[in-house]
Parts: sequence; structure tokens; C-alpha cells
Amino acid sequence: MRYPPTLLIIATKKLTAECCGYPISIFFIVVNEFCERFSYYGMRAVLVLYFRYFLLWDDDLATSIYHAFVALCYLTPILGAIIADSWLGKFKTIIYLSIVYAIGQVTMAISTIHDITDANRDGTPDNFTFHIALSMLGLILIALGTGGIKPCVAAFGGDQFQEHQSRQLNTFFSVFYLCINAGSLLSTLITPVLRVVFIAGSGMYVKTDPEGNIMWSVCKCIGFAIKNRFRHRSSSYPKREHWMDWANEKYDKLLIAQIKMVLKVLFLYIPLPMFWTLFDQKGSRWTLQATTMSGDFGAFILQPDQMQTVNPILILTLVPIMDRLIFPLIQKCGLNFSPLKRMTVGMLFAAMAFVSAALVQIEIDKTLPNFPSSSESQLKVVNTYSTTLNVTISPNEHLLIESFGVQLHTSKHTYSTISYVKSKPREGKNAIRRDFVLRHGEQWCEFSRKFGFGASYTFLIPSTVFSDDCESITEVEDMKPNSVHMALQIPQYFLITTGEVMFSVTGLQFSYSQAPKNMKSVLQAGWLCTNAVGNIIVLIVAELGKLPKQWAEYLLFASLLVAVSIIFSIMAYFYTYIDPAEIEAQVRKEQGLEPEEMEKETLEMEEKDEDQKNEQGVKQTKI
Ligand SMILES: CC(C)[C@H](NC(=O)[C@H](C)N)C(=O)O
Repeated sequence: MRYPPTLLIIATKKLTAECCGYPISIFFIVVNEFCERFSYYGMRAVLVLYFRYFLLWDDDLATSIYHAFVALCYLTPILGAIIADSWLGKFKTIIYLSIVYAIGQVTMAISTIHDITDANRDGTPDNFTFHIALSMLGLILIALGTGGIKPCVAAFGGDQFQEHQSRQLNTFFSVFYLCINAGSLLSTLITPVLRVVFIAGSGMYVKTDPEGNIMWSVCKCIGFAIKNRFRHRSSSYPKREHWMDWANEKYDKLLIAQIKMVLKVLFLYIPLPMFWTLFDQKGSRWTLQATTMSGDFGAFILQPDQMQTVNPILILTLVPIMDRLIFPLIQKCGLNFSPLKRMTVGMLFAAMAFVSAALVQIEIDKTLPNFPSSSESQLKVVNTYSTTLNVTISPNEHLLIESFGVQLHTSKHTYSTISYVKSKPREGKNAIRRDFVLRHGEQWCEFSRKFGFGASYTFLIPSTVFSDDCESITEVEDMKPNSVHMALQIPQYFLITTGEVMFSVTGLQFSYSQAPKNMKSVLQAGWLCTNAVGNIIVLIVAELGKLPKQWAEYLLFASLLVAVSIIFSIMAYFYTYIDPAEIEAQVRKEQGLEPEEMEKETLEMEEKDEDQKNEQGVKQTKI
């Protein structure tokens, strides 16, 4: 059955206004991406510390939940791609899911107000379950929002370009990436209100209609090919060139050719999650590593979570340098630095970044006190007498803990002031001078001290304190300040960011260029999924593979990535780059279809679907 000609919709490309060869609508799209990433990274930068110090989770749980959230953000793009391609179209999907996103951010913000459940006003929430539930709801909404937007924006941006703008299309992905990173960098300064900019460009976009439920058609076609292959498994049936050719009996040749293209790329993606496994630990392990370092840069003090901004700063400088200098130079030297080779080199850079992180960790470990394990405790005895005292602790004696510290009863009844330390102070944040005022009734005195990053102190206050104006206060350093400087993390950031430019910008471009026209968002979603799987790997390793030493974990990840990049380079060697439009035109020619009839095929596919449903007695109304 064919539709009468009057019902055929032949899509025409809207003529778009241009500026310097670029469609003007691109401006709104990149600003939208900037705002979305701005909002996302602004929240994500502090997330692991929020888990650690507000919800009081331990390092491993904080790391796991952080990566579970990032994984969800990069899994939901599949949903976004389905909604965009089969129902709402990219434009509306971006708008509606931005609203879900904003609600998520508000929910998340509310969850951080501890006053909501802090009835006794002691500065600690009374109902942690409430805060955890609210923040998890917020994170789920944000993940849905980002998933809806992410696969659509890059593909929607690509859709704006006409055939004569292929050079600009390539630059678009670099500019797009720059906006992601500008958004990430500035997220601590500007508010996410700017997101309305995307709607402002509405009249200028090329909005392609959703092309039917393409994902569903793809799944059914693959399912049929597998079933048909199984039915004809006997050797008496002649072999077919590709297993997808077993769908020939029922499905359009063009759809089969398109699926083959997508599957080829998805197969190539299998090793890629390992890159993200390392890359996304910037926000978790590396931030926690920074909490044990000193952020005192003289003119300013850098907080551990702010260290992450080094990545977008480097991106903003490295992308233009690579695009304008390094890659053209490599090309001039006659070397074929193809996209897949760039991605392999990017992976090796990320592995080197983790070797650098391991070396920094070894330096940090040398400066850390020995913290007690879960089966040990640690006591510090401060002798305030002027003579030496012997303290003997009998194993059977108990400790009496009082509100002003810890007092120890030993078998010899020696009495001292005791303190204990079981971790570095919160967030490594005490590198500042503080003034204290002591009061007792009418009496008072003031003293001032400078504290180092990550240090812990005990103050001994004698009863004579007011008579000598706080002079007699003695300070005991329980834990030394962090002495390894955060600047030592810069090499690892430099290496991972160089890797990112080679891997991620190229991957984004590659995913768009190798996808058939109607499956651009699908392949973008596939590309983002590699990121999701990477984060799932971290949370599995963080939860299961608890290595006793952090530096060993870094080296493990680096070795795994080297192994994976070797596998990837072998797979890449056998990959042939394609021009999807050319293949589609070829198939069309073989089918005897005119090029301009391309839009008909989608309708025909739907028509086939509908026929099948009608056969099953499903009533459908077609517009
Ligand atoms: C997930 C992508 C790699 C990308 N991230 C970055 O560009 C970071 C900020 N350098 C993103 O789309 O957020």
C-alpha cells in the first residue's frame, strides 16, 4: 500500500540566516548548552562534599552515589533521544525537559537547607532521611532533565547546517565544547536564569519533525533479523553478507543499511567507558585527594572543590591550540591523525594523568598521620605537668568520655588530658587566622591563631587564663597541616584535559558524522551512554575493589585504560569511515528511488508498522 501523492510530506530545508558562514540560530543553541552545563557543573562540583560533610557519608559511599548520579545523567539520554525522535521533536524535548531540570535543581537546593529539620538549632539536621530523600529526588529529576537535553542539543545544532557549510559544521563541535566548558567554569559565578535564551531563538531554528518511532522500528528490525537468522540456521540456507541482511524479507533496505552503520559505531564504542571511568574521578577521588592538600596560593586560597575548575580553564585554552595549531601541524607533517587515532592517544593521556595522581598520592601519604582502622582506636596524651609522667594503659581498663574531651583512667591512676583524631578535619579548610574570645561571667580575654590546611589542634586552657590575658593558653598540634600543595594536581589535570580534547571533542564529532540523518540523536545518546557505563564501573570498583592504598587504585585504573586503549586501537584499525548520506543515496538508487523521495521512506516504514498492527487488530489513527 502506498500513500496517495497528496499525503506525502516532502521536507524542505528552511533557509537560515547566516553570520560569517554560520547559521545564526547556532548562537542560541550554544548559549543554551552553556547555561545547561553551567547549572549542571555548578551543582556537581560541590556534590561529593555535600554527601561527605552534610549527609556525613563516608568517602566510598559519597564516591559511589556521585558516580551513580553521573551515570544516570548519561543513561537518560536514551530516553531523551526516543522522546525527541519519535514524539516531541528535538526543540520541544529540550524545552520541556529543561523545566524538569529546573524543578530538580530547586528540589536539590531545598534539600541542603538544614534549618528545615533542625528544630533544636544546633546546626545539624535532625532528620537525615528527609534530606537524603529530597536530594535523591532532586538528583533524579536533574538526571532526567539533562538526559533529555544532552543528546538533542548537539544533534539539533548539527541539523542547523546546510550542505555547503560542512567546514563550519566541524568547527561547530569545537565551539560547542568550548561552551560546555565555559559553562562549567563560570557556573560558580552566574545564575542559571540565562536558560530562556534558547526559546528566544525559536523562530530561527531548522526544526525537523520527529521521524516516527525510529528506536522502536530499529529494535523490531534487529529482533526480526535475529529471529529469521535462527529460523534459517541450517547449513542448507545460503549465508548472507551481514547478519542484519536476514531482515531483508520484511524491512526496508534503507533502514537495514542505517542500522548497520549505527551498529558498527556502537560496537566500536564498547571499550570507551574506561576513559570516562578515569575522567569522571576528577569530581570524586581527585576532589577528596585535594582535601588532604594545601590550597594556599598566597594571594588566594583555593578550596578542594574549586580545583576542578582547572579542567574547563585548560579546555578553553587547549581546544583552540589543538584545532588551530597542533592538529594542522600534524597534518602538515604528513601524518594521518584520524579521529579514531586521536581518541586512542586521548585515552593514553588519561592513563598518564592517573599515574601522575598516584605519584601525588604517594607524596600525600608520606605526610598523613596513621589513622586508626575500624578495629583500632587512637589516643593522644598531653602532659600538662612540667615533669615526665608515665602512662600505662591496662587492656581491661575502660575509657570515660566526658563532654569536654576524653579522660583516661589508667591502672596507675595517672590523670591526663586526652584527645583523639580519626580523620583529617572537614574539607581541609582551616588555613586562616581566627580570633577567639573566652568569657566567664564578667571576665574575658581574646587570643588569635593561624591554622594550617587540614590541621587539628587542642587548646589547653588553665584556670589562670583571665589573669594573664589569655597568654597562658597552650596549643597542641594534634595533626600537622597539609603540606603537599594543590598545585601538584595541575599536571594530572593537564594530562586528563589534553586526553579529553583528543578523545571527547573528537568522539562527539565522530558520532554525528557517522550517524544516518534520522539517527543522529540516537548515536549521540549511545556516545553519552559510554560515559554512563564508565561511571558505573567507578562505583563498582569503589564499592567492591577496596584497595588498601589510594595510589594503588589510581595505578590500577591507569593500567586498565592502557590495556583498553590497545584493544580500541585494534578495533579502530578495522573500522572504515563512512559518509552516511552517500550510503543512503546508494541504497536509494539501488531501490530505484529518487533522492528527493527520501522523506517518503519514513512514511513507508510507518506504513509497514501500521499494517502489522492492523493485522493484529490494533486500531490506529493516522494523521
Ligand atoms: C561529558 C563531557 C565530557 C562534557 N564535559 C566536559 O566538557 C568537561 C567539563 N570538561 C560535557 O558534555 O559535560
